[in-house]
Amino acid sequence: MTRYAYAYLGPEGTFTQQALMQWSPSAGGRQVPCGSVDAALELLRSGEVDAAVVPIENSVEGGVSATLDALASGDPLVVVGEVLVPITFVVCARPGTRLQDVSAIGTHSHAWAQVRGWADQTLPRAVYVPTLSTASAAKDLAEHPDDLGYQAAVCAPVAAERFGLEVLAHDIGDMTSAVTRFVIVSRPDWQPSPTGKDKTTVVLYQRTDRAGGLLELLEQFAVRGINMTRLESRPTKDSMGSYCFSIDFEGHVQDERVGAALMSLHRVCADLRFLGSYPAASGADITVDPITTDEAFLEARRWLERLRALGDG
Ligand SMILES: O=C(O)C(=O)Cc1ccccc1
Repeated sequence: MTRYAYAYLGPEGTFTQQALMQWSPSAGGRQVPCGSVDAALELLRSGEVDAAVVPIENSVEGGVSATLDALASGDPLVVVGEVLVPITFVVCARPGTRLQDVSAIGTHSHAWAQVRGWADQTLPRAVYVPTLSTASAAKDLAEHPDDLGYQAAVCAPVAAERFGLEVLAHDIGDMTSAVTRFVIVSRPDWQPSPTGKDKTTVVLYQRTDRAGGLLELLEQFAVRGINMTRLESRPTKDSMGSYCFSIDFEGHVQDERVGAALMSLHRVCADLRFLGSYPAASGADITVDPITTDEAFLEARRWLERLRALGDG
């Protein structure tokens, strides 16, 4: 059996590793921990791994810019799957540390955004120290505490256990139902087949010479009954005020209505980057308006072909 190699935002004990284990349980793949999202995607682009797992969006803090930007530029990559992971945070420290001794806390910026309320209430004077991931905050605390500017880490319970740290408080997230969405990314040499419950991700660059440009982009989805599930603007980094739109919507590139929308967007946009069609993690049914089903599109095409054939006769 081929053993896939997966790069992920490490080290061991990150939420991203939990997502990878949810995607590929048991020993189905070799896991390659990376220090950053960029490093994981670089290993994928260079062919050293077959896929990468990275966080893309969470229910409290929104999109993960590092991932959105890394996918929008560089050699093309595609999303082939997604996983939703419920997030529970602990605050932990080296054995013997008391909560009242903590004057600085290390963690990933998305984790900090989700425990800020708890920190303001419990340790209002504690300073935040950003780290590359939640588990790297825990690992560094366990391995070389004197070089760090913090005495406690916010991470997953498994990371505290993995690095022998003592949990000072459990379940410190401000929102109990927090969920993070992770994507499985591949080189664009294959594509998952349509399941009828799929999502597609694109990055759109609007033409700057047209008034109502954003409306024109959104219309392409609306008139074909395509439901958008995420829309974010990101700076293109070219110049001040220049933005692109990172969009997820329901449907697969093989669906007629999605194909028609993508063809129109290709005409209307200055540029369009296709980032993959993949099964939606929710597995929820997608409602398709009877006038935008595959059959409705194919019937319309047959009708047009009959009209054109009259002209040939
Ligand atoms: O740092 C981690 O553990 C990650 O996987 C990134 C992250 C951080 C906070 C919430 C969800 C994912």
